[in-house]
Amino acid sequence: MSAQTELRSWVESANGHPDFPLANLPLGVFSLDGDAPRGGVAIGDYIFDLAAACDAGLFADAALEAARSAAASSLNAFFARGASARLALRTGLYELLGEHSAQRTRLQAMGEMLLKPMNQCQLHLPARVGDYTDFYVGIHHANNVGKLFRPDNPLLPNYKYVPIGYHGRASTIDVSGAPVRRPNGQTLPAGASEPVFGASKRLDYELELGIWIGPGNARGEAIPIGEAAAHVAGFCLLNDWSARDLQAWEYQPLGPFLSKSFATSVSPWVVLPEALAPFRCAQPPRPAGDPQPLPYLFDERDQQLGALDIELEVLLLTEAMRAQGLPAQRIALSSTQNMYWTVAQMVAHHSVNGCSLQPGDLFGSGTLSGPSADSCGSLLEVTEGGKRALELPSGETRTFLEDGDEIILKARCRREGYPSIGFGECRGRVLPASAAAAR
Ligand SMILES: O=C(O)/C=C/C(=O)CC(=O)CC(=O)O
Ligand SMILES: [Ca+2]
Ligand SMILES: [Mg+2]
Repeated sequence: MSAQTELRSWVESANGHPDFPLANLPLGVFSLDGDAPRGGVAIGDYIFDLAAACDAGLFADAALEAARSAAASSLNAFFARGASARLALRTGLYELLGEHSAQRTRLQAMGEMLLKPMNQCQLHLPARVGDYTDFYVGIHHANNVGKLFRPDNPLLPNYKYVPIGYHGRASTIDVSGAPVRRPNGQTLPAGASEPVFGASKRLDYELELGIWIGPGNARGEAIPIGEAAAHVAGFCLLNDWSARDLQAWEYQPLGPFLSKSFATSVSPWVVLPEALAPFRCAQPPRPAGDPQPLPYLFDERDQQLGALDIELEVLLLTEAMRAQGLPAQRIALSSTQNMYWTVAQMVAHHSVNGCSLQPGDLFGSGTLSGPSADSCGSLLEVTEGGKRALELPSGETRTFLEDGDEIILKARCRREGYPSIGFGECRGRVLPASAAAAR
C-alpha cells in the first residue's frame, strides 16, 4: 500500500499522530460535560461523535446501520454484528475523514458538533463485560513465574498442549484512569505456619493484551479454529493487577482467586482487527520442535499469519517522581510476539467444551514478558520475586508497588511503509488499602 498519502486526513492532528492516525480509527465510549455516554472514534486529538454524525445524515446504508449500533452507550451490539459492520463503518469513516472527502467543507463547517477534543472528554468502559477470562500465553512469563512459584517444576507439562487460563471477575474491570485500591487479604508470612490478615505487601501489575469478543457462539456449539477470527471484535491493553502475597498462599490447587479479582484495568479504545492486519511478524508463534497442537487447535492459515506484532511498554510514575517533575520511567519494553498461543487458538479452546462466548466478553492474553530482564511484564519478574530492587531516577527503589504509584501501559505497531498506530494508554494509580486491614 502506498498509503502514506492516501491515508491523510483533513483532521490535521491525525496526520503523524502517534496513536490515532486515519489508519487506526479505534472505537470507544465517551461523554463530555456529564452528558450521556456514547460511541465515538479516535482521530488525532479528537473524538468523532458517531451519534452526531448519524443525526446529521453523514452515513448511508450499511455504514449507517453500523454507525448507529457503534453510537450506543456500549459497543456490545456493534461487537455482535461482526466483521461486515466494522468494514462498513471503516469505509464510511475513510470517506468522511480522508483528506479528499467529498464532504470535507460541510464537515469542517460542522466542526465542534462532530469532533470533540479528546482531552476534554471522559472515556468509559467500551462494553458491558459479561465474562472475563485471563489466559497464560506469555511463555517467558510462564517460565519466569513458574521458577519463582515452583522452582522444581516451572513449566508444567500441560503448557504446550492446553492454552491455560482462569476465569476472572467481570465486576471489577475498570477503564484506564480509575484508581486501584490495594487489597486486603490472607497471606502466609515467610517462615510462619499460619496466615495473617492485612493489606497486600506485594502489589504488582501484569502487562497484557486484552481481546474483545464479537458475535460468539451458542451454548454447545464450539467455534472451529478456522472461524475464530470472526469472533474477535478488537483489542486493548489490559493490566491484571495482582497481589503476589495473596496469590502465593491461595493459588493451589484451583488457581488465582482474590489475588486478582479486586481490579483489572483496560485501555478505553478498541483497536479493530482490520487496523491491526498489517502488523504481523513472519515468525510462527510456535517454535519448531514443539508438540503439534491437537487438531481443534491447529489451523494452517492461522499459523501462516504469524504472531501479532505489537510493541508493549510499561511505565512507572511514583509520587516522589511526580513531586520532582520527573517523567514516568519505562520499566519494560515487550511485544505480542511473546504469545505462545494465537488469539484464534484461545477462542477455539475456550469454546470447545460447548461454553458460549458472548459479545463484550473479554480475554486477557496473560502477561507478555519477553526473554530479557528489560522486557518483563510484571514486577515479580523484574525483581526476581522481590530479591532485586528496581532503581528509579528519583533515588527511590521498588520491589513491589507502593501507594501513590501509577502504572501506565502503552502499545504501538510499526511497519515499514505503513503509518504506525497506537493503543493510547491504560493507567492506574494505587490507593492505600481500606481500613478493614486494621480489624
Ligand atoms: O501460577 C503461576 O504460574 C502464575 C499464575 C499467574 O500469575 C496467573 C496469571 O494471571 C497468568 C498471566 O497473566 O500470564
Ligand atoms: Ca494475568
Ligand atoms: Mg485482575
